[in-house]
Amino acid sequence: MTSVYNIEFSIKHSIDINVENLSYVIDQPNITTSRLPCHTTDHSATTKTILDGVSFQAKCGQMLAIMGSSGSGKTSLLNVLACKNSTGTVTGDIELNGVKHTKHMIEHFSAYVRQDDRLLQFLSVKETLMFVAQLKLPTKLSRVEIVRKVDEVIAELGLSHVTATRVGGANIRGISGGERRRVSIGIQLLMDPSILLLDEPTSGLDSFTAHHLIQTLSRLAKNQRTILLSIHQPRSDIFELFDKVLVLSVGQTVYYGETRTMVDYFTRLGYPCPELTNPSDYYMDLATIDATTDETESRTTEVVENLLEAYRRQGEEVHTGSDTEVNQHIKEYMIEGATEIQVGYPGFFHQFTVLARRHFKNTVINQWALIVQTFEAVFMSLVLGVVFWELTLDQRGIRDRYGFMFMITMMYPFTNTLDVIGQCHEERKYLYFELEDKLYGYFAYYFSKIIAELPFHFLFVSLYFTPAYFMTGLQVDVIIFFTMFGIVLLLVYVTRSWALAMAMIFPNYTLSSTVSNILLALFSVCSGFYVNLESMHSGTRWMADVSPIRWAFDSLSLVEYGNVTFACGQIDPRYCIKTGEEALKLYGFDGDQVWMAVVILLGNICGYQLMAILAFRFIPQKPYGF
Ligand SMILES: Nc1ncnc2c1ncn2[C@@H]1O[C@H](COP(=O)(O)OP(=O)(O)OP(=O)(O)O)[C@@H](O)[C@H]1O
Repeated sequence: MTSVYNIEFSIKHSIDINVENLSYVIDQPNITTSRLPCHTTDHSATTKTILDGVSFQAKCGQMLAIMGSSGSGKTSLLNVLACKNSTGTVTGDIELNGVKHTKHMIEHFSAYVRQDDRLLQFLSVKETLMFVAQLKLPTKLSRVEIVRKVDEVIAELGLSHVTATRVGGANIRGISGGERRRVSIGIQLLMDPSILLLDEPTSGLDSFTAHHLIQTLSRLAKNQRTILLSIHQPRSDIFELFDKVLVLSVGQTVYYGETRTMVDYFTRLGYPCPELTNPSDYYMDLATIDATTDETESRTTEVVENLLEAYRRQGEEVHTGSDTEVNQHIKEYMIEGATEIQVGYPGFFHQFTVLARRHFKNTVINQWALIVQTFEAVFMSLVLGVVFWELTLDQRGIRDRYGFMFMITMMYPFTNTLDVIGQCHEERKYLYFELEDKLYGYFAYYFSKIIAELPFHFLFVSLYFTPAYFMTGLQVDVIIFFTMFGIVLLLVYVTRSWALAMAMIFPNYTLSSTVSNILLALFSVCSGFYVNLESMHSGTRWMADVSPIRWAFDSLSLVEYGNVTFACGQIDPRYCIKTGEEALKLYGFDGDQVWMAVVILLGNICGYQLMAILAFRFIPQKPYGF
């Protein structure tokens, strides 16, 4: 097998992590009483201790497994080490090569693989890794070198047989769960980190795949990496691959030391592992409080308290003090290395082009979504075309034309805002994490999305507007056609922009779409279709003046009615509307100009886009429920 180590694009440094007496406490109102020895039940302080006095060392070249039952604090420990804890107070020391760790330092030297995979479903394995490589690796590398690096990571992680297969996910079938885990690890490996933190990398994997994955990680550790991973209850062949083990129970250390000495340690405490039993299963059960009944809870609590007490007494020999040789040179490197300016790494324009390509590709590959959106645009156009078929230039035709102008400003924008909001909330599933991993900058992402979506916006508005225009018998004229098309294009872009703003301001689809629909309802009520603009009082008139629906409806009417005449038919000529000018008076549009509408629609676009950018930059785009 080729090795990922063949090509090293960045200089990797040996880093030892030393953790001393680490505690992590969060504020928590309404704590219920419990007999558990940790997760304190202090009502007055309303705090919960998640980690309590944890100390250990993770050395370069080794793999340290953090073990423990569910809720023992494994993820919290990794989050604190990676500075990803958003709440709570951390006390104690975390040092990298003897230097107190900072967020900047850990971001520079480490990579974090989360428990759940956050990948773009429609890209293939190779495409996924290629895009990350292009976003993260130095720009001086040629495409051939980048491809070689990606191929090596693929080979190293045993993904060669699925390079061209879609990643897939909840909605579409793709590679298996284990392969997805390996793609997530591959993404972090591309950055060639000195420290690799993995939260439950084997969760959801069958034992063969889990074993293969841990073997790979063990090999990676040997190549000058420090690997820390959390794991529940590993199979014995997996357990043996770890160099060191840290066993947690309710946030405290039950055991820390060499993997091979763990069984002896517990045996000395009076808990020998029964024959034919997997030690990790047995000792994880021992370190777990079983709260099923009062009896099991008090019995298991007693065992856990014994283990904690024994570790406090005996563990000191094992863990205290750092044996990392800290010289001045290492210290200086740790501080300067982490603060050095990243020369030669992708900047805004490079990220922008890579992301725009990724966004475009992801949209094009998602053929079902394209088919549905095409159908949506064409269907609505045909509905309008059939309902308003061949409008006549008589008195009835005046009203019917207004009906058409109004409906064309309403139908597509309504469903399109929901599509935009749905897509933004879907993108949050990976966007938040990619931004957290500093894969790219906020503005590179935002503007690449805007640009990559423009061709589709143009396409769908064309499909929506063109058939209806010709079916309804409006004046067939090149200038009129393109002016009307331009107005609808602008209007739909205004509604896309406000939908984007709503999706970025509000935390979930329901809230975003509700507020967006309320806005659409308000703007349509004040559009001049239901009530003449002149009849509106000053309290509501301002809404008509900013309503994009009103200005689109208004300007479409101005273009269509500009120079037409209407037959009176059976109607008394004294009461008949003969010219377009008179028809425009009916709705209070006389005196308005098309250019005013264009300026106001452009102003709306700028306003909503600004709102969306600010929301995107300052409101964390967390996926709902995270
Ligand atoms: N921000 C938080 N607010 C409230 N409780 C929290 C928070 N973070 C962690 N906890 C609690 O701390 C304890 C440890 O959680 P953690 O996720 O670290 O456990 P874990 O060992 O990784 O569990 P699992 O194996 O199930 O993922 C749990 O009881 C959890 O509910």
